[in-house]
Amino acid sequence: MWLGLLLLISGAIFAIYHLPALRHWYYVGLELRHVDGLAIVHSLKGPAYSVYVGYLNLATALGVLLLFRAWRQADPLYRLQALTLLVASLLPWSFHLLYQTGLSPHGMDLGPFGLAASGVAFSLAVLRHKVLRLLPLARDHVFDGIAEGVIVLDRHWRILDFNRAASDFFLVLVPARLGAEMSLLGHEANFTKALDSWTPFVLRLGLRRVEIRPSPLTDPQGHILGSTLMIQDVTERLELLEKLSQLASHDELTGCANRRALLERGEAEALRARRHKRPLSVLVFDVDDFKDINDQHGHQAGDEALRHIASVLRYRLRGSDMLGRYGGDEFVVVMPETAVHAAIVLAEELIDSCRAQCHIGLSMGVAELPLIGEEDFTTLLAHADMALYAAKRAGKGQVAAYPQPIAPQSLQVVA
Ligand SMILES: Nc1nc2c(ncn2[C@@H]2O[C@H](COP(=O)(O)OP(=O)(O)OP(=O)(O)O)[C@@H](O)[C@H]2O)c(=O)[nH]1
Repeated sequence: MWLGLLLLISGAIFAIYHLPALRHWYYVGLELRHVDGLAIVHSLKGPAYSVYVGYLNLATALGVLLLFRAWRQADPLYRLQALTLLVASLLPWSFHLLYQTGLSPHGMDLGPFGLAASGVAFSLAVLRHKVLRLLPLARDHVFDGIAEGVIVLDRHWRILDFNRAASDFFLVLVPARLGAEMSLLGHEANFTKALDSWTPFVLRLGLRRVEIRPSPLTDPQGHILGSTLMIQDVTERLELLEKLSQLASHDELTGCANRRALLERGEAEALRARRHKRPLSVLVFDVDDFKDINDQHGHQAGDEALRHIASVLRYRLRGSDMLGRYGGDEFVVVMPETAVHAAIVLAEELIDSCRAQCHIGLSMGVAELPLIGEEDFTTLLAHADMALYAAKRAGKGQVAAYPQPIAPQSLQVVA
């Protein structure tokens, strides 16, 4: 609003000065005065001129005040530069004030002399103290040299500044866009949420993933004046973390879950099944005569057979089931929401698929978590293992189930 008012006043004075019909509001007339043998032309001023003088003095005083503050607060390195700028701005103003107050010799307008003196002071600042060169150079060097992207936003989330790295991340960031709304960057919901809570977030930009860390810019009283967004490419770091977590939870040979991940998921599913009184079955299987495959075709062929079996069986399972390698040629399938009879049907299908596609026999044992008693996942696994050995003993290539305990309420009292 203030800026609008300032522009309005200067626009009105400009129009009055340049429109012949209104010029008399500015200059009423001219007068030739003879002072000390000199003939001096005096202009007689109108009301618009008084407004102009008031406006000029006010604006210059404000400017000088700001420069004075900058000089007081300047780093010792820049003190002299700031002082030179202050003097350079004061010179034309003081010459003009002498003229306004009638103290100039012979009532002459000293404005041109003031401007000339100010020009000398500015030249001194530029040439000797390198005012205009050092600061932008330092800014370019430090700001653009940062490998992280930096975007500076004002209180209304408009883009005030950004460095070169930031424009590498966001190609829309070009100097012509300074002052644009933050929505220019896209992903508005993410940015808004992060700036509301000052929490970092990760964005996908093409093939790259970048972390954006917002932080507030505050004045000494703690009022928020704006914010900065630090942008860092975290693609490699995240890929490494994903690889590590994949290695930590997956079996390297077959790509299915490893023993640790299997036990973790099994324990969680057992707790869930008990809490919600839902069925949970587990299936343990072992490759029949696997030792012979190794012995006859070599260890690598044995590895290949394990990989093939895992991929064939994984394809047959539901998304909610988890296939894991328990060790050697022994695998486990955790089957949430599955009662033992359904698990037996699935086990038979798996044996048939493996025989058809891999020409390899499997023996399987299944057990269901009883809803009574205190059994945990490890016990359930031990039961399925016992059933597996029963299947092996019964001739391999088949399924055996661990017998379900009978619930007390279903026991019939025989008289
Ligand atoms: N190629 C390969 N072989 C393995 C691996 N881990 C364990 N083995 C071998 O798998 C075989 C397991 O044999 P067992 O399960 O004890 O016996 P089996 O020949 O399968 O006989 P049954 O289980 O009674 O049908 C052993 O010879 C192990 O050396 C592995 O990662 N790769």
